[in-house]
Amino acid sequence: MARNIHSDDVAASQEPATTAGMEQHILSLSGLGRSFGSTRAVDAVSLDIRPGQFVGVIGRSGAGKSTLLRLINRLIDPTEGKITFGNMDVTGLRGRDLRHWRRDCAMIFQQFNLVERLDVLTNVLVGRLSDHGFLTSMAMQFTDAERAIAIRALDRLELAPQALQRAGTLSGGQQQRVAIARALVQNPRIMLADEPIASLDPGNATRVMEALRSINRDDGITVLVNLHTLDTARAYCDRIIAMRDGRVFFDGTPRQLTDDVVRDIYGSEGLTEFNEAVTSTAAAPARARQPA
Ligand SMILES: Nc1ncnc2c1ncn2[C@@H]1O[C@H](COP(=O)(O)OP(=O)(O)OP(=O)(O)O)[C@@H](O)[C@H]1O
Repeated sequence: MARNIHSDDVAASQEPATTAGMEQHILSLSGLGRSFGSTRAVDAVSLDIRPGQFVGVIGRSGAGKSTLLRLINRLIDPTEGKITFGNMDVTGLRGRDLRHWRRDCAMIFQQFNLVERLDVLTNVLVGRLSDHGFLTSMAMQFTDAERAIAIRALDRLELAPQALQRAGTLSGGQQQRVAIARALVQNPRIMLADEPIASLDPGNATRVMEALRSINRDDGITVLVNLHTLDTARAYCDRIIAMRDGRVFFDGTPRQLTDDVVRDIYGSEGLTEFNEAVTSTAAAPARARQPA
């Protein structure tokens, strides 16, 4: 039986964040689906994501989490259904409008996707390229103002001292924070993170999750993050969406995600297999790490 709660208290706890000068819109998915051959990776997903929410997407491997994020970013096209952002039909965007959507809807990946031979600062500046014409993009020419923005983003992620270091020489956690800085300089409205901590140790996982939380709370940017680990989702997310076989199986608050629901999402092994205590990517909020 599906536990599609989507309760009023999720919505009530999520008043729209106000970001100066930025219009806030609801991201709506309506009957969204994507098939790969006979596989229904995402199946009839309908969701409203209010501005400023911090949403965790959980579910077994193959449940459709990555496909859902890629559909939202339009890295892949839906087989059916619609995505809207306010009045804008995202599914219909093409060319320049689509590039702008991808800028507004930044994506970070498990494997960071940095250019390892380039320095950290240049990697961050790549996030500005969608604002450039073809020639300045090819030449990687950036203004002093853009460099200042990139340095500020790195400073915020405690990486300014590494600005001129080759990206490939950084640790995994540092590289993921560079990827977040790169996403930040795009001035996104929504940040999509596809298992951003899956290959990090607990300390780095925590720093990455704290960075996402700061971006969400301080900048009012909506965050949708795919997570393999339940405790991380419980610790950081206001709303948790669980997918099963491409469908939304649960949609509610961390408090509503009871052991019974977890068992239904993951199967009988769920409580142990996906318990943070036995995973390598435990991320604990800073307050939980303070000495008593
Ligand atoms: N490009 C593709 N071609 C064929 N099948 C695909 C493709 N992308 C995803 N799938 C299939 O769609 C289903 C959902 O995959 P998806 O990667 O979205 O799941 P997931 O929940 O993100 O899994 P994981 O947690 O392992 O990353 C899976 O059965 C997968 O094999």
